[in-house]
Amino acid sequence: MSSETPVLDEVSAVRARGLSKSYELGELASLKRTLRSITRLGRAQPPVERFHALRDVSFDIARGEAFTILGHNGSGKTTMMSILAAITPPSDGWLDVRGRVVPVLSVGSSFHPDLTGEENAVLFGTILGLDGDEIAEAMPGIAEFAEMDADHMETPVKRFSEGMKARLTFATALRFPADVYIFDEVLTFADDHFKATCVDEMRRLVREGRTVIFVSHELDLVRDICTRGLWLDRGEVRLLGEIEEVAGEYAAARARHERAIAT
Ligand SMILES: Nc1ncnc2c1ncn2[C@@H]1O[C@H](COP(=O)(O)OP(=O)(O)OP(=O)(O)O)[C@@H](O)[C@H]1O
Repeated sequence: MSSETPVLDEVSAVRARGLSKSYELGELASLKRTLRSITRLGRAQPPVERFHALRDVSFDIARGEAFTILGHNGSGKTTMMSILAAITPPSDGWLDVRGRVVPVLSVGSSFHPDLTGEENAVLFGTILGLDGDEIAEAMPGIAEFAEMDADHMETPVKRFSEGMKARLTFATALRFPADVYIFDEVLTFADDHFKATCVDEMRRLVREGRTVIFVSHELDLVRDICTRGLWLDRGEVRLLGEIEEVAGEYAAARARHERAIAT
């Protein structure tokens, strides 16, 4: 981590400075090295190759702002979202996120299949750090948003359809109170009606002064929701600013890239 520690000011929800993330390349590279070191004691080991998924990324997100991260496949968006959600640590840099963070990085994968819908919702709320009263208060709204009656909420999640899992994922994320909400590519397979409902909910969060970080390859949706954004290109900041400029430049680059592939 860098020694620089900027202070989170009154209006910032997120401050990121010089964030970098590198991965060791090759499956089980460290295990292989260990085994080699056992049989080739004293011999020089080949240097470890590292892949830099993010390099020196800095940005601020204000409280109550809807912010996006754009970029081609493999540009580092999910890595950035995982760092913001404290799921993975940065290799270098400094990050401060104000308040409670609700990460929605995939649909249904955080549910325990043998627990019921309600038990999973309680588990999620507990992991977020909510107390029993806050969880109980949110529960009717969760069932309502998920469009599930009591019987469904008492059914193990392994019997849920993909649509039910998606509805419960968003219901738990959107109905528990938090300061920062992170959505990574989670509306891709939603139907138009559900997508519109989720977009309305994200707008409500922003109106309430909460911060929304929304990642999607659907640029119209991104433009609809977000006011500022960051374009990542091979792990580095290409552009940071107002959504129209960032999305416009990114769309033009994407079109050029697609034309180049086609010819
Ligand atoms: N655990 C890991 N080990 C090694 N490399 C990784 C690991 N996780 C991600 N990467 C690499 O880091 C780069 C950035 O990946 P990331 O998933 O953050 O990109 P992305 O912009 O979210 O891509 P997409 O739009 O396809 O979801 C990719 O090249 C990926 O292969």
